Parts: sequence; C-alpha cells; structure tokens
Amino acid sequence: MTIVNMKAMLNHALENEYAVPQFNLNGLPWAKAFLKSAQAEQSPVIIAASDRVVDFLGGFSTIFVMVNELMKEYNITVPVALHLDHGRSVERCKAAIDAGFTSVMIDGSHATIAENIEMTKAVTSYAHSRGVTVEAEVGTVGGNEDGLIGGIQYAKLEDCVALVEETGVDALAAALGSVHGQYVGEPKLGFKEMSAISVAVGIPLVLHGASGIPEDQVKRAIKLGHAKININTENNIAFAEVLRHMLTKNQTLFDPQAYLNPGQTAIEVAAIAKMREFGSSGKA
Ligand SMILES: O=C(O)C[C@@H](O)[C@H](O)C(=O)COP(=O)(O)O
Ligand SMILES: [Zn+2]
Repeated sequence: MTIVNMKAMLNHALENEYAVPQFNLNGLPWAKAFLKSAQAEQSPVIIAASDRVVDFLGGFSTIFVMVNELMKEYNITVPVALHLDHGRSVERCKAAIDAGFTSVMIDGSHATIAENIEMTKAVTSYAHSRGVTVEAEVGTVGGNEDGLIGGIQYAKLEDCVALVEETGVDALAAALGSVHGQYVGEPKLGFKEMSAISVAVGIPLVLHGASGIPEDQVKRAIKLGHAKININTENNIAFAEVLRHMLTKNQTLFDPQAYLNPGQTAIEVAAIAKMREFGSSGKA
C-alpha cells in the first residue's frame, strides 16, 4: 500500500459516523507504533508532523522516507496519509508536498480571515494539482499552538462558510473550545456552533486538542461532523510515563532498546484505544 491522501478516508468516516485518528510524530518509535497499531486494528490512520517538530525530526524528506520505508518493512495494507500539521506558511506546505507528503494543513488561524483565505487558496491550488489534500483552520484552538500561547477564539460560522466556498479545502478545523495539551478543568466544546458549521460547510471537520476530552464529548463531536481527530499529548504522556518509571527504577539502565521498546508499546496501546474510541477500528 502506498501513502494516500485524506480524501477517501475522511469522506467515508463522515458518511459512516466515525473519525480517523491523526497521530503526531515525535521520532521513530512513534512512527513504528502508529503503523503497527493501525495494521493490527485494521484502521485508517493519518500520521502527522507538526511544522514546529519537522526540523527536530530531520526535515520533510527524512520524515517521508521514514514512514514510506516502514510501510514496506511492515507490509502495511491499511490506508495511511502523511500530513503536515499546523503548516506555518504557504512555502512550508509546498515544501512538504514536494517531499512527498500527501496532505497538508495551512494554519492561517492567527491571521485575518481574508489573509487566511488567501493563504489557503494558494496552498489548495498547489496541493490539488498534485493530488494532495488540504486542511485549514478558522478560529484559534487554545493552548500552545505552533509556539503561540493563545486563548480560545471560537470559529465564526460566516468565516467557515466563506473559507470553504472560496478555497475548496478538503477538511476544516473549526476551533470551538478545544485546547492543545493538557486541560485545566473540563473542556467545554461549542456543540451548537459545531452542528451549524458542519451543516453549512458540508465537508469533514477536524478536532484539534483532543487529548483529555471525555469520550462522550468526542463521540458527540463525531456525530456532529468531525471525521478527523488529532491526538499528540496523550501518546507522549504514555511514552514518558514508561521511560520515567524504568529509568527511575533502574539507575544503571542504559540500553536504548530496553526502554524505547516498552515506550513504543505504550504508544501502541494508547493509539489502539483511540482507534476504538473514534470507531475507526476495522474500517480500513
Ligand atoms: O503539538 C502539536 O504541534 C500538534 C497538535 O497541535 C495537534 O495538531 C493536536 O491538535 C493534538 O492536540 P493534543 O492531543 O491536545 O496534543
Ligand atoms: Zn492541533
């Protein structure tokens, strides 16, 4: 199976009321964990590199080769999309596409809606002519987004409709109360606004900042049009907890495989739980 774009998997998810997980890369163990768990669960999966992590991972081409070669090594047959998350500029999105990414997010949420639409138009034109899908964001997700600590600005219905109609984007992250990273208190998602936006735009919605959102709210968001759900923090906590325990318990431990393999397994367990929660298990 080659790496595919998000189009078919997200439209199938929207039509069948489940969501495809986006899992963020933070190194080789994450890539291995996401592919192995998706294959075991027979789930489609979106493997993403957040723009702020791309250099840490060795650049766009290294990321593409890592995922592409692992897919061959593991005989992966489930649909896998390779996605640039929170793309910082049109140029960064084009660079990811040129390196082989099959999907990109242009994050124009901190710009004016007019600037956001212009950036998204430029990316969509370049991407679609190369068979690559595009995600855009309206409103701002709270927490640390691409290094910007910001509050929550709910997406406005009219801005969402204008952006989707003027750009032909494939998926929309409409910020409606979610926060990147760990929540302080119970998340309060704007379900009324969510329903109106989903009906008005008619394309798959994307839920950012999904770590820590209670299952009942996740399932309600899926019913209200979310076909892609992003998870990073929960996977990273699962990995860190294993390493912390092992290295604390055994002060003489230094063999990387002795702690990275259990760390990878913890990511696999966390990822499988999300595929089952989102309903993507068995949907490949
Ligand atoms: O951390 C990143 O740069 C990626 C995240 O923003 C990702 O797009 C996402 O929304 C996951 O949020 P989390 O599960 O709350 O970490
Ligand atoms: Zn995000």
